[in-house]
Amino acid sequence: MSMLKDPSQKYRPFTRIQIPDRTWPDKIIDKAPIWLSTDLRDGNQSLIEPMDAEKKMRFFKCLVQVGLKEIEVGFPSASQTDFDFVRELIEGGHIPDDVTIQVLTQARDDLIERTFESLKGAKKAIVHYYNACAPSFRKIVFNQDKAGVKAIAVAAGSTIKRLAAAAPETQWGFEYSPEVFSSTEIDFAVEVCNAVIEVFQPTPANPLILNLPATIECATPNNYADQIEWFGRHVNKRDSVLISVHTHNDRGTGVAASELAVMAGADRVEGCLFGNGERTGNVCLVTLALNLYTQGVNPQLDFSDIDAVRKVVEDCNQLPVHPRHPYVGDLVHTAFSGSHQDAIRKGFAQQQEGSLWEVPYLPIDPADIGRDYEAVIRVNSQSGKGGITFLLEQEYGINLPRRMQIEFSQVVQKETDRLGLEMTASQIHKLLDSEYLQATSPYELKGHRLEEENGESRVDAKVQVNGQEQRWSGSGKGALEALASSLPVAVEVMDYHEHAIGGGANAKAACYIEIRLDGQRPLHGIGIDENITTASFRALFSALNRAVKQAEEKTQAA
Ligand SMILES: CC(=O)SCCNC(=O)CCNC(=O)[C@H](O)C(C)(C)COP(=O)(O)OP(=O)(O)OC[C@H]1O[C@@H](n2cnc3c(N)ncnc32)[C@H](O)[C@@H]1OP(=O)(O)O
Ligand SMILES: CC(C)C(=O)C(=O)O
Repeated sequence: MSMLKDPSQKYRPFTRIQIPDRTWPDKIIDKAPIWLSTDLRDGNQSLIEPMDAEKKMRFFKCLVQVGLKEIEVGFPSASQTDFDFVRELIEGGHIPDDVTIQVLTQARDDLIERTFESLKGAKKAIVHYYNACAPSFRKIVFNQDKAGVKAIAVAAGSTIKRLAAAAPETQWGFEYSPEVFSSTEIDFAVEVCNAVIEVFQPTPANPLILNLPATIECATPNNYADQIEWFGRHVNKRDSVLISVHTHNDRGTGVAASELAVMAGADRVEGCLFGNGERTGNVCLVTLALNLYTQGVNPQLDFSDIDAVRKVVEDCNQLPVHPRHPYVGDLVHTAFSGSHQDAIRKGFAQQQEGSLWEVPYLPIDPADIGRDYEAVIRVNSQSGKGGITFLLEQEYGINLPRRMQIEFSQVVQKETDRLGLEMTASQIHKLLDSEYLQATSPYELKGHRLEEENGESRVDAKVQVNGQEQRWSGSGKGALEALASSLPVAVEVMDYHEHAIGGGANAKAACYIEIRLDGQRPLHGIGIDENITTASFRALFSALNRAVKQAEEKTQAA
């Protein structure tokens, strides 16, 4: 068994729609469509273990919380679980006034009757029915010609209309799906839908939903958009019809197909949270909504706590959400690579509160969907100084000066290469600590006395050298110069920075110094202390000890 050299022997290309004056490519989506969640129906029917009543209820409440106003809650004629769930929703008063439940049925009278039984007493409900219209389904599933398949749709529509009329206490809505619309001859799809329109006699105030599913995605999304535009131009009573789209993701373009379909005139979009659904899934409603949001359009759905929504969905579906899933995956706001991290860090530094979002590589501010910035930058062997610096700034308030960032990133790089693993902010901080703050050998500053007179500073330092205490004294224009002059080796101070860490009574000073010893490569030291002079002295000792160690290593290597 292997792939064919000539797949055209087995597979045929999709049929193109002739619509040269198509208008959808120039359209912009500037408002949210009507959303329908089919998590509890299409999503549920595709699970290894369909949801029980408790899971369905938990999921339903989550959908309501997110802001869904139309929710397909099941296929009540299919199973007792679904039937009972619909009853519980209605009898238990779980449906908010602004939410409409929808249920699905095949176009078969016995199933339709059972469906209406399940809906008894509902304030509002949409009855959704379907039959496949595509040529292969006509031939393979129904063994019917076009007229036969159209007759199924009309007959079932008439039964639905009759049963609805017998239950006037419910405000009814109706939806018809020519299943596999995506592969149906477009003029025949319109013909069947027009026949269904004749049955329901919709009005602008009481429109019929015609759902045009890409039951199996079999073409590029532009072709689907062409189908939707063509359909919208040719269907009767367009002002009394809501065109709904229901895309699956077999070719991986379900999101694109839905978006282009909305540009082509669709009023309503059906899908599932995080793309659950038959085979490769239904289109992901979260992605569609947040795609709108990041264009500045209010999606009318609220994912302010996207991880809480994900948890419900994962628990109920018993399926994990992929770490690369748009907007929600664990890794989608994370940069490991150096150039991305550098740009993100600069972006955060320049991003002004209240201004347009412009942080590179982050299409959405993670904070808007309840994510913190902790995971935005993670460090491994692909990372550079930007990421390391970002983590130290964010987590520890440590702002390394630029040349020190370069120096320390090499230390981190060596460690990530050695470990072959990611390093967390805390591991990086520990490395900084051991490399710089614990650089107390051979010279450890134990204490100092500083006097200042007539612009001249004088330092007496108590220093531990190889276990022995020594006194070093020096003077200069400032405290640091005075201490430098007391050292047993000549050092050249190349650069110096300081800043506060934290505020109030707990504030500390962080000092960074760069020195050169006897013409060697310049090296940095850090000191952190409540007292700024002590911090600067510690920084000098940290640099000195590192420089001495470097000189020793050089001598040994020679
Ligand atoms: C694309 C979609 O997702 S469509 C939704 C699919 N979802 C589901 O099917 C989940 C729930 N379904 C079920 O539990 C079952 O299918 C039931 C209970 C509804 C019906 O079960 P059964 O009566 O055993 O029928 P089954 O599902 O095997 O359907 C086959 C029969 O229905 C006919 N049929 C299939 N779909 C439809 C339809 N939409 N309208 C009318 N008849 C249909 C078939 O032609 C076939 O008829 P035949 O027996 O005369 O050849
Ligand atoms: C019932 C219909 C809308 C469906 O689920 C599909 O075609 O995918």
